[in-house]
Amino acid sequence: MVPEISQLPRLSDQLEEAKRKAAYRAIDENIDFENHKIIGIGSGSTVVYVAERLGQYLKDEKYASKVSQFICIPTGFQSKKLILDNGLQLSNMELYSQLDIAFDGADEVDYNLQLIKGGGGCLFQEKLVSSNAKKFIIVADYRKKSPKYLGTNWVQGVPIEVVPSAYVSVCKDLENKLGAKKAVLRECKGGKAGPVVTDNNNFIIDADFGTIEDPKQLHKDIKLLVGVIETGLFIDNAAKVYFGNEDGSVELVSK
Ligand SMILES: O=C[C@H](O)[C@H](O)[C@H](O)COP(=O)(O)O
Repeated sequence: MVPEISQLPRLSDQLEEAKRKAAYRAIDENIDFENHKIIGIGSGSTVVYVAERLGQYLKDEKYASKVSQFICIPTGFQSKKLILDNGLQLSNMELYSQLDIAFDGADEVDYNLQLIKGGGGCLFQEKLVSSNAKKFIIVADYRKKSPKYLGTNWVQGVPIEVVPSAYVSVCKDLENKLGAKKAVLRECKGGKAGPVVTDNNNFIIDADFGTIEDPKQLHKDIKLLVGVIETGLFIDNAAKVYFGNEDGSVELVSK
């Protein structure tokens, strides 16, 4: 039997509890076992619980025949592993480019459900998957909810995936042409010396624009710079956000 969320023993870590509650509820309320077939699974620490919940449905004889037919599309290496570790069927965007639904985390969500993503180094594949999903659902903890504008809670800057040889020129363009306060190449913190390399063998720049009142325009401007693959501004594609709160409740915000 799939455990009821209300019956689960609380996790000792409040943040993990918030992430788990948000992710489990998002799956319970949005998966259509009759009609969904192609499911996008994003990256990060909250999505771990999305895959875990799907794995619980897979083990339940009432849902097993349906869930074993689900085809899961990952957004990177971590997400591939989550799919496999939970016994789900793995495929890719080349074989299935139209998804019924996709679930992912976020670094910040504004009042209008625009997002910053890419804090964990995944963004191009996440955007590819989410842009091709009929429905895109975000799972996040309470720290991710912006009071209004992006750049308020997430102050590391907008993650931008770039072709490695272009990182110097893109950093300059971000500062000189687009007015970023600072644009820096993301470096590995331990484990390896040098820059973070994405699953697509690109680099990540973090560009600090302060608070962002018009993320749509900023996204467009950044995309036009030569060498930019994709920005971590996810515009107009999240349909719903599930925020796990500190008190154990879950807040749903939808468009
Ligand atoms: O690059 C990472 C992704 O965009 C993640 O979805 C995002 O950073 C949120 O991750 P987490 O759920 O760990 O906060």
